Amino acid sequence: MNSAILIIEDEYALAAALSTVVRRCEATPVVAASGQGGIEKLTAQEYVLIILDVGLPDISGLKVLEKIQTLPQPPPVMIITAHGTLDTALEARRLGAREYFLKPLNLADMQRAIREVLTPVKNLPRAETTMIGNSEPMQRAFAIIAQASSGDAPVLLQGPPGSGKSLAGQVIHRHSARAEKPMVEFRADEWQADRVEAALDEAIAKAGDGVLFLDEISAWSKPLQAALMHRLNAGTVKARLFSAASTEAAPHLREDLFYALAVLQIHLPSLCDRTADIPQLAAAFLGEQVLSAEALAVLKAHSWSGNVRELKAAMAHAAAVCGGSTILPHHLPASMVKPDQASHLEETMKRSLAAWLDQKTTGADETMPIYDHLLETVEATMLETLLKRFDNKPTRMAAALRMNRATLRRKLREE
Ligand SMILES: Nc1ncnc2c1ncn2[C@@H]1O[C@H](COP(=O)(O)OP(=O)(O)OP(=O)(O)O)[C@@H](O)[C@H]1O
Repeated sequence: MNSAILIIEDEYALAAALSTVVRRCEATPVVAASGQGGIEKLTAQEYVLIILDVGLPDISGLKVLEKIQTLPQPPPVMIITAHGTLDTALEARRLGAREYFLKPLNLADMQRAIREVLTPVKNLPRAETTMIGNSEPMQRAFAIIAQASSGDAPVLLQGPPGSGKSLAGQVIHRHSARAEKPMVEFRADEWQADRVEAALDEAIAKAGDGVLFLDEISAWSKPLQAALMHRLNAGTVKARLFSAASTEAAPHLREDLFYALAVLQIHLPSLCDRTADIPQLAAAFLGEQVLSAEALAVLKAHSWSGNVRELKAAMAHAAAVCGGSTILPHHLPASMVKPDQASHLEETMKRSLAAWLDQKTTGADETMPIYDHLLETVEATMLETLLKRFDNKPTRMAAALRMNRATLRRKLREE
């Protein structure tokens, strides 16, 4: 009898397509359209593989995965998901998932993976270093990072400066079979031309059968590329190779070296191409403090040539400058707040105030407000906003704004 493969997937069309792929691999598909249905089918018979969707209508696929792992002999599991995060991918790996596929599925890849399925599953330790990003391009990167973590193929990381290439390398290393072995970084531009080859040999020796991280590979000279290729061909490099390039690597590398290094390619997008990730990244770098809507608007409009590294530095600056709990535009590095942005805010304030005054002062003379009352209302709004900025501490607020403390107290009482 054919081996059975359980497909837990609520989308009918996808379940049908997967069933076809399973049949093509000479296995028998068994379909469950919900998490609960899948759990019920788990003990009905033995499966050689389970294909599991994370986004099920009733319970999370990760919960089903936990349940699968309680079986006496849990079969390998492939996770499919429409919108994973790196944490989902790593959590799925930690729970013993064999592979992680993003929708829309590449059915040819699935078929290859199904055919390769009968090898033992490795559990991974929980991530200590994690990468943030819910945007579409980061989700794609996470899927390959998760794949790279479970394999041993050379990885080429491409992305502009500060986009997270080194961090991605660390994440893969920590979750890979070589996690206990060293990861050694090598930067060719730190060495004089006559020393660089010897330095490469030292790095190769130091990495041993760990990981060798070759930074800025696209800036390598032709002789150095030849030297590495020679060592690869001679089998003297035992380490797994990660390489990083902040420009497209292909035009700069000799072809044989490119194919040797770029078995898996991960593209880390520039921060400008994923401004949706800025709030989450900023929050992670800030800790206690929060960003005001105005500061976030400035961050979203910035050009970010230094990418996540620049954002991290900007948040460190803002946290150091800001005395209160909310980051405002003027807490950001001066180079970031363009004069036109500051004047734009002023314009917005003037426009809102004018609209409010228009509304208050239209009508008959007898309904006209008293000037002092208008001023009091404006001042009350100002005081309320400012006080929040200073954590509701009038003494701090008075000192910072060089205001008479007694006057401030009186005004607050009158509010
Ligand atoms: N997705 C992310 N989530 C959280 N932190 C990140 C992320 N990407 C990058 N960082 C942080 O931003 C900084 C720069 O990242 P990293 O050094 O990995 O970039 P890089 O692409 O290797 O830079 P370079 O090309 O200059 O070597 C690091 O402090 C890193 O921890």
